[in-house]
Amino acid sequence: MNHPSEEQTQVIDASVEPLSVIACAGSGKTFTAVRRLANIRQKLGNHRGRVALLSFSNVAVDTFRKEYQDLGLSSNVNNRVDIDTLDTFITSNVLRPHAYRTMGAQQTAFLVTGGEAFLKGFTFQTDPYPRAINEMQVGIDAGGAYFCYSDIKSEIHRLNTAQAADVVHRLGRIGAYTHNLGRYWCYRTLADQPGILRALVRRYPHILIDEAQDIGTVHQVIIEQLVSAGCQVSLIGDPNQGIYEFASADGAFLSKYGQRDGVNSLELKRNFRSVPPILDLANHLAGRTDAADREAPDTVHGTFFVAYGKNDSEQLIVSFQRAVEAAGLRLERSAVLCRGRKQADKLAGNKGAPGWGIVKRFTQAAILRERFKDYQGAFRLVAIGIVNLLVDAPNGMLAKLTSQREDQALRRLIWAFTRNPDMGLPGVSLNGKAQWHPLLLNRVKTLLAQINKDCGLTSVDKLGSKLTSRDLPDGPLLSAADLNGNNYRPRIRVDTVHQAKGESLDAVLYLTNKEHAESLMNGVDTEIGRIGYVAVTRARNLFWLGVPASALVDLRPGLLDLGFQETEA
Ligand SMILES: Nc1ncnc2c1ncn2[C@@H]1O[C@H](COP(=O)(O)OP(=O)(O)OP(=O)(O)O)[C@@H](O)[C@H]1O
Repeated sequence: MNHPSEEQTQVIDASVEPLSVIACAGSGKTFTAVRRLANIRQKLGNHRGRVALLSFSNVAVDTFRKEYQDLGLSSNVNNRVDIDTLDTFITSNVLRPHAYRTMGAQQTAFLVTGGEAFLKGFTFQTDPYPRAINEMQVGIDAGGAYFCYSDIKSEIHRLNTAQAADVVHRLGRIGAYTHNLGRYWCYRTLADQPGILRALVRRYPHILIDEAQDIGTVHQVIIEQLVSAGCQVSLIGDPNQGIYEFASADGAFLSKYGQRDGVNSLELKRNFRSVPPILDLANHLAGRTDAADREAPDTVHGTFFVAYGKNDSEQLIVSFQRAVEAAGLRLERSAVLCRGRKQADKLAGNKGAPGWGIVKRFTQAAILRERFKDYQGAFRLVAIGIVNLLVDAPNGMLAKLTSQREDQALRRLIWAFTRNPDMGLPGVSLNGKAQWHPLLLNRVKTLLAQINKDCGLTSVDKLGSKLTSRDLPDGPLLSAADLNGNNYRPRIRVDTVHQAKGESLDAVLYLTNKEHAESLMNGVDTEIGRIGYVAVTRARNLFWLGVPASALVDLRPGLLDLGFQETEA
């Protein structure tokens, strides 16, 4: 059992007041935040109010809950805490019970995820084609709320506010909101119904927010509403890890919070994760002087750069895997990280699935199930396919199905179909057009009949035209070589930096192009620089930076200056 360090103790034991905690990477934010949560709740004694610890990802929430449980606090007082994502918190406290009045709806507000058929009437116009409502994002600036979307290059385009608001409010009148619009409706509800805001603050007199560098502009306004109504808000996070600029989160809110009157400003500056050479690099990039808790091990460790040619990334990954094992590190606790999802998918061997329309969802699901054993992902895709084949799917059904709430009977039927290649979703080694497609058609019909019997839901007419064989291959859906795939599928996880945020990894290979490498070397002032910083600070023992061979001559001197050693693939 770890003991809190002196600086962690200062945070945990601070009096009940708003805190700003700027914490370096690997400084034990989880450890500290759950103990702070328990401590505040203890100090509130018999006060009826609850204390919330909120973060941004479900993974973070699960980790917090487990760590809180492990504290073994069993008194009633300690049960008056909530650990959730910020979005779940606003959904259960504001959106579901109260937002419908502000939205002008007749029924409880419900989340839509984008696959629902009725959303076809709620697109928004962009150049050159209309986009689905779940692509619409919301921000708030001095001029109030604005609506925007990001294109394939992650560039943000603002929409005409009146036109966008018209679609949002039309959708609102039937009670529906997307993830992004939920935050907008929460802010509007708290502004329109001050009694709800006051009640919320009575219920939650103190709220702690972790990963506070990820607070975007709409969340920020909601937090300001809570603060102005008397809620004590504490923020904990690392501004150098603000990598959601596209969602208007750049860490500035956290950086400035400690300067407010009445906010106690503290820091965590001891890194428990990384060996000294990796921390030296991180310190250099961020202009910090954090202290390493770990000592250098006897095995190979530290920061290395390696050049790779355009077509050599697979070879580089193989070399990295070898280096990880040679250093006595765990391959399953290490990763190759890239900037973009497309590149990560390509290197991980995830090719596009064949098929068209709803059928493509089913082929994708079959591939996820058989090639990657990703049953959860396969279930979600099958659920989208099935919901789109129902005429009277109730609003919000897809979100309920995928978030594991309610609709138990339907969930069970879809799970059984997803899991079973013999009776349900056919297997990917079958011939796409000749075998897989007729089987799919028959079995989906059987499933829909069962859904009608058990759940009273009716399916669409002309199933054949919804489930066409267009774009399916004449050969196997996926070839045997693809399925067995060790020859092309790396043994190590390949993922994006965004996905690995918050994790500790034994070894990291960060694959860059020239711009990404240069941004990393230039520090944390740009978002690409901060993405590099997050990649570096995930690594416990070994960090490899993959740089394009064509840029090696330009990059080498700077990398050597930063303490990197050169190695070869
Ligand atoms: N007081 C302590 N003594 C020893 N180890 C600790 C202590 N506090 C935390 N740790 C360990 O430090 C490691 C890093 O902690 P954690 O993952 O919470 O970091 P973090 O602050 O969230 O980092 P990041 O922001 O980079 O994701 C964990 O392995 C944790 O067990």
